[in-house]
Amino acid sequence: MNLADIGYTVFLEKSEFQSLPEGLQTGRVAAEHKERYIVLTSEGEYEAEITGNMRFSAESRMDFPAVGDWVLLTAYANDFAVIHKILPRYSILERKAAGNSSEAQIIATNVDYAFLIQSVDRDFNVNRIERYLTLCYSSGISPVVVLTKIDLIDAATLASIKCSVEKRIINVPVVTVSNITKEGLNDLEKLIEKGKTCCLLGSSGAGKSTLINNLAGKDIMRTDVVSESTNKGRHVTTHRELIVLDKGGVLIDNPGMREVGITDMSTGLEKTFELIYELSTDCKFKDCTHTNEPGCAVLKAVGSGQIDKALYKNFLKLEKEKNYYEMSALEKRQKDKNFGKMIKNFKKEIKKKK
Ligand SMILES: Nc1nc2c(ncn2[C@@H]2O[C@H](COP(=O)(O)OP(=O)(O)OP(=O)(O)O)[C@@H](O)[C@H]2O)c(=O)[nH]1
Ligand SMILES: [Zn+2]
Repeated sequence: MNLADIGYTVFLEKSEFQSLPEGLQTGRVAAEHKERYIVLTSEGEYEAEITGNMRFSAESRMDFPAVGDWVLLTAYANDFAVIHKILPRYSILERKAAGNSSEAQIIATNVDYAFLIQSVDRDFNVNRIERYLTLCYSSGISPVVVLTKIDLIDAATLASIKCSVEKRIINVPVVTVSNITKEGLNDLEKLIEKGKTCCLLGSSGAGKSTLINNLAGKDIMRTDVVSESTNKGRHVTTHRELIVLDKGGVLIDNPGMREVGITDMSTGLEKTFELIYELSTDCKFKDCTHTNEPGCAVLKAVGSGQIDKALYKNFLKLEKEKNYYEMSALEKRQKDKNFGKMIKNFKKEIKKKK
């Protein structure tokens, strides 16, 4: 496999080394399962683990390899390898981990485009598209809205759905496809470039796997289980999430994503809700929350219909989520700091006693 075909650029290596240290190979993480990784290199495919040192010095989940990462590894017999280092990521697609935690979780890295997949049947929901948009904009990834299952509705219904998307989401391409009749697939294919990585985002059942099979021209999803491994006596079955298309281009799938929580995504929200942010500079109070303040330019625009009511509501919801995340992250940092202090004092005490 040619690494350039799967998105490798000289920039990645030059940012770290003049030339690659002896014995090390470059590869891309295609799947992760319980700290076991499938890595693609020009030599082939490896099942890998990270070095003990990497695990020991990791401060958070961010320090572990994720799907899409470029890594340096040493290969051993039986297609087994050890990952020594993660090369700098040029983009990180992340979300708030499920539950109440204030930890961010990586969805994929080194992504160029994101296909925001949503079916036009009863699951259709513009709020969710805005949520995904915020994720994309926060990490500098170009979004494309992909509406699937258009074979289930008539032309008039599709036109009105497209209209409702375009009313709220501006400057983002909208592609409509059917995985059954294959209508619109060509338009999507045109957007996939050699050497570029495209991540598919969307709720369960939106048609991501079917779409990937269509784009790949073969049945690879869900059936493509990595063979069982007997390395160190452990058995792993992992679904490859990173798929290399024959005609170039890389797709990353995310199975079973139910919740996509917002983290500290100020830039993402600003871009998703650009009009609201623009108008807010005219609010009377600088710290206006745009909920009940007099002289609020945003509320005025909602009243006059300049801002869509549903858009405004979703804006408030996502803002609240972001603020909540920031607050709990701050609390966590404070707790960590206190814990650090405690350890320090403890060490001092021990020294004194010696
Ligand atoms: N009518 C119609 N059905 C579709 C289309 N695309 C997918 N489906 C069906 O919708 C169901 C869900 O599709 P999947 O491709 O498994 O959805 P997914 O997004 O991968 O779901 P997860 O694997 O749970 O994340 C399957 O039964 C598909 O056959 C489409 O364009 N039209
Ligand atoms: Zn306001």
